[in-house]
Amino acid sequence: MDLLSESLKGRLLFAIPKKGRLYEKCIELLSGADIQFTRSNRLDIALSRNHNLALYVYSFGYSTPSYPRRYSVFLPASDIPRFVGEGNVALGITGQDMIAEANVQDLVTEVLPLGFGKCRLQIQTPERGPLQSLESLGGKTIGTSFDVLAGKFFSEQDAQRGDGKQTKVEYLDGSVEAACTLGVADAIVDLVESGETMRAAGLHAIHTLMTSEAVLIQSNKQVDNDAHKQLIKKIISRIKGVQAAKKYVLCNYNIERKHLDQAIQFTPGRRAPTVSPLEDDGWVAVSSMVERKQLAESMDGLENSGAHDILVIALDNCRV
Ligand SMILES: Nc1ncnc2c1ncn2[C@@H]1O[C@H](COP(=O)(O)OP(=O)(O)OP(=O)(O)O)[C@@H](O)[C@H]1O
Ligand SMILES: O=P(O)(O)OC[C@H]1O[C@H](OP(=O)(O)OP(=O)(O)O)[C@H](O)[C@@H]1O
Repeated sequence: MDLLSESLKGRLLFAIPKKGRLYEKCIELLSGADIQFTRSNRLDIALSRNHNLALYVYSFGYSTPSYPRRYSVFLPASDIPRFVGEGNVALGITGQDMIAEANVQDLVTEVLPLGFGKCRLQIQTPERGPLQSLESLGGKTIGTSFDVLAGKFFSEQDAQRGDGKQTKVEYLDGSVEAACTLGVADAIVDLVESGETMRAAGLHAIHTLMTSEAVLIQSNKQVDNDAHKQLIKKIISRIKGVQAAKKYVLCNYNIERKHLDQAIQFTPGRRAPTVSPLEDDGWVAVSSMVERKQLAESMDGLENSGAHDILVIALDNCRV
């Protein structure tokens, strides 16, 4: 048995992208969940120091023939959903776009949306010109890295139009946004977040195929190993904790008891606020979790209700 197989033996496998848009956030998430790991220079496999876990850190490129496929590490990022789907890897972090492109929606469960990597997969055409509608793309050439999704979409469009024109979907590995200018394609299907890349290439979106964000996925394949089952539960729960800590803050304030009912409308908490008496008669201290995105509204409401000493505390981690 080679060294790699030996060190992976019995470990649960968790796949994350090696680089690109999702990488930094994934590392942050793992650190928040206290999944410590050591990454070897030679291999994109990291063995966890504190869990019976190995991280597969995937990137673009193809497997080198010297490693058996099961352990190959340089794989397309889209292999994360496929490997999780097939059960070779128990958990993974990837984009919903990648799951749809790999067509493994039935083989994986999206355990948790992660709130980053938010983007839209859009059909883009030159801002000026005749191609301003889906109809007008019939029989044209579409450049994309999402040839499965685009292929499916345009063959449905072709069938719906029924004019006999076949739209051609051309796979492009990168620089998709340059395809129209270079004359390689009439339109493209690519990801858009701010729209800066699209606008810089003189393109605009005429249709959205899907919206996407990064998600934690779990294989639907049955796990027989009890220790692995426990570890999967633990990892999911820890990642949920890190996510919840980002979503909420703890809001503390003092208020006269007579104004309490009004104030807690703005800080109802997840279950209920904690209300404790103060030494000062007639006053109470309130502590409540508040969604970060509603914080400003809640604080305005508290101030107007007569709350004093409003303190907002960020959470490092939590289990809710
Ligand atoms: N502009 C963007 N904004 C937000 N999320 C994005 C954006 N582009 C891509 N993503 C998300 O991140 C995932 C990975 O995209 P990225 O472009 O980093 O992949 P990659 O092509 O594997 O990496 P690289 O470009 O470094 O080779 C996408 O599948 C998508 O879910
Ligand atoms: O709408 P925007 O905010 O401009 O983002 C869109 C760009 O982001 C993605 O590419 P990325 O920058 O990740 O690099 P890549 O093309 O090498 O994958 C996508 O392919 C677009 O090119």
